[in-house]
Amino acid sequence: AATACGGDDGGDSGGGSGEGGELSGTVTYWDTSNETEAAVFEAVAKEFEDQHPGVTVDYVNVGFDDAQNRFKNAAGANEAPDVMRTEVAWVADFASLGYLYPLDDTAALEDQEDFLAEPWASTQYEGQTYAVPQVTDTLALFYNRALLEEAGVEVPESLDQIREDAAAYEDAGTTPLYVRGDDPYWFLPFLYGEGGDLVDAGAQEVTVDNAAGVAAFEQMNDLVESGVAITDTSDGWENMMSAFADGDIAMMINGPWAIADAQAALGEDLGVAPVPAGGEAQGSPLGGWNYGVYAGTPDADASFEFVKYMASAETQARITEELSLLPTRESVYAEPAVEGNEMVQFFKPAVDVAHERPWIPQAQSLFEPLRTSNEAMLTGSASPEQAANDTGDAYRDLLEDWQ
Ligand SMILES: C[C@H]1O[C@H](O[C@H]2[C@H](O)[C@@H](O)[C@@H](O[C@H]3[C@H](O)[C@@H](O)[C@@H](O[C@H]4[C@H](O)[C@@H](O)[C@@H](O)O[C@@H]4CO)O[C@@H]3CO)O[C@@H]2CO)[C@H](O)[C@H](O)[C@@H]1N[C@H]1C[C@@H](CO)[C@H](O)[C@@H](O)[C@@H]1O
Repeated sequence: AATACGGDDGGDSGGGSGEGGELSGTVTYWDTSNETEAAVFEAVAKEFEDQHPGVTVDYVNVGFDDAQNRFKNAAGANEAPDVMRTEVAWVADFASLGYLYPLDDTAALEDQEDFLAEPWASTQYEGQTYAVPQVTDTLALFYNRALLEEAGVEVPESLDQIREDAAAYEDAGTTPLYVRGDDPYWFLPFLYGEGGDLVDAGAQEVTVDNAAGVAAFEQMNDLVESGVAITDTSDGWENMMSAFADGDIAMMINGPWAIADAQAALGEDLGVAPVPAGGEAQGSPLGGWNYGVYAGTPDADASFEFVKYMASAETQARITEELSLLPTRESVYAEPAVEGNEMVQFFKPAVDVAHERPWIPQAQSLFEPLRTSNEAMLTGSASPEQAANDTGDAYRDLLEDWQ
């Protein structure tokens, strides 16, 4: 939590700008980024102190998995961090609970028309702005050029193409694909590949267990049962990244947050391509992160200026240069260093056509039932159809006011 500044010298009781407009106070920032990203985000965050000597930035790295609940628990006890790295689906959730500061007309929002439409849409709730976009992302196919050449196969554009080439991969002693079974985000390309979706928010209808949804569960299950893909129902991130780095698998589905580690492991052998199409279509989900300010931050001015600095075009360009993460400001894509980044040049068009999502408070709660049904199917305790139906039933319970 932020501590008041001034106090003993009769200065202003809380943070904020003093007489000369200089900032004071402490900005505690909770960041969920992974180890490789954190080194850059921490350095950038701490440099804010160079510009504002009266401000202390307290950078805290918190794991992705329980960050959403940790923030809500802390906010409920009025001990939340001043600034929170907020996943795109958490904004409506946190805002609906009153935990985020409405940022319209504050210093946190600068050149807001420069933000990409979809990331900006994730910061809106009931007509107000509750976060500022940081990075945007989608999933893509990461492949090992050397292993595909050894097998004598092309980069697959469809799941069927991987199946058709299965013998070639096997002859080369390579497992084609890693499929994450422990993170429901990775199910979405299969769902979109069958022309399905979790829900139809416009029609307020649950669709995850319709024919397309069942086909998606069957696609995922068949890839694993046929040996074309390997999976895990826990520790998927570590297992996938090490299998890809060690050349145990030729391909994985992943996002920009994996580029730095994948490039370090494969160098020039790393290639990226759209996620393979399913039986009906091709598609990948939209993800990403924003900066949220805790509604009860005592150092509001310092928090607003910190968010403005972190979300600025200059900071976004630096983060992209160091990590190949995707900016959320249109202007940053015109920076020469960003234009020359081949990963960004691949991912930007992929993000532009990524599947839009319903930015509703319940959106974030649709993933946990999917995680449990994916796990039940992949461990053999549920058929694909049963897994689809169980997910649909869980959604109808969550979205009872939709009936
Ligand atoms: C189950 C969870 O479902 C949803 O999450 C969706 C999410 O909405 C989707 O957008 C997508 O997120 C992408 C993300 O966009 C993409 O950027 C990337 O993030 C990278 C970073 O880039 C990288 O820097 C680094 O940080 O690492 C990050 C992680 O890789 O990949 C993310 C996907 O991993 O997919 C998520 C689903 O996974 C809920 O929101 C909850 O999180 C929920 N978990 C809670 C559920 C509670 C019970 O209700 C349980 O009690 C609690 O303990 C659990 O916490």
